[in-house]
Amino acid sequence: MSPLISERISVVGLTGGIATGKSTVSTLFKSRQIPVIDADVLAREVVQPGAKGLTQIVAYFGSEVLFPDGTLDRKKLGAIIFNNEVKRKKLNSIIHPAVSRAILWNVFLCWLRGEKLCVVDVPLLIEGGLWKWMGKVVVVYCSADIQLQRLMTRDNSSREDASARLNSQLPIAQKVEYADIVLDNSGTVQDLEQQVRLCLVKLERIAGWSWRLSWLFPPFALVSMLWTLGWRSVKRSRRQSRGPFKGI
Ligand SMILES: CC(C)(COP(=O)(O)OP(=O)(O)OC[C@H]1O[C@@H](n2cnc3c(N)ncnc32)[C@H](O)[C@@H]1O)[C@@H](O)C(=O)NCCC(=O)NCCS
Ligand SMILES: Nc1ncnc2c1ncn2[C@@H]1O[C@H](COP(=O)(O)OP(=O)(O)OP(=O)(O)O)[C@@H](O)[C@H]1O
Repeated sequence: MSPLISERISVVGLTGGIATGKSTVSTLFKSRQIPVIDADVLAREVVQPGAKGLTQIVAYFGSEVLFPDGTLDRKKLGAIIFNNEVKRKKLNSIIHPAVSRAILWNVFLCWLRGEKLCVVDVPLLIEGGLWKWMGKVVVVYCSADIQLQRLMTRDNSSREDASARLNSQLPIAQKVEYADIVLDNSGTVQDLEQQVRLCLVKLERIAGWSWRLSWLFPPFALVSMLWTLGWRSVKRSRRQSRGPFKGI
């Protein structure tokens, strides 16, 4: 993502572990008229019939991952990649570049519309390195036990299947290390809503002044971008020297 764009519009990366509540938070943001770009939706678009992504998937995984009508059998492909790291990496290498391009395009459209703030909901924001290009990173957290329980309930899946999905991502406790803001979704949806409200006040305050300055004085965008990237690399090296995360 272009840092210049991300400094002229405040781009907020929203992430978390699988089933920690990103979509629930996205819905709350949208209900407050904040534009949300959803990487899961974009990842579905790049594997529609006729898309290059689907052709590449069939070339590697074979036509057995297709339904007879030529659409992707997501359940079948999921069963393969969540139990095989090499194949998961291959699928990621097919889909992620196309998704990153689509995210950039959608951020650009938000910028053209003059939005002050846009939220990019990416489950693998930390794993894929996109977090470095975000103005702020918001991580939706809940304990690994609650996460597993909610995942099994939502997808009606076995403990084994749910654990396989969960284990194919960085543990949520480690993702929290990258957060500027943590939303703790261990309680009720009402508790979460209250946190989202406060989070938005904070984000809009930050976006307010940097947005005006960037438009009035373009070099500010460049200085601000360099500052963000520099500060992130300092934060990252501090995290690495601190060792594993112990709790929020
Ligand atoms: C394997 C696929 C077909 C399974 O589809 P399915 O409909 O069952 O799941 P869905 O796409 O709704 O994803 C649900 C959640 O699984 C997790 N997840 C999906 N892909 C991955 C992955 N490659 N690695 C780790 N976790 C993943 C995310 O938390 C996501 O929110 C699909 O997830 C996929 O195409 N994944 C690769 C693309 C990807 O990485 N998407 C995540 C955002 S870019
Ligand atoms: N505070 C809460 N209390 C109880 N259930 C919740 C809470 N927050 C979310 N859920 C439920 O947990 C499940 C996972 O939430 P959600 O779909 O928002 O997670 P997600 O992080 O977007 O998942 P994914 O990574 O698969 O996209 C859903 O069934 C949702 O309704």
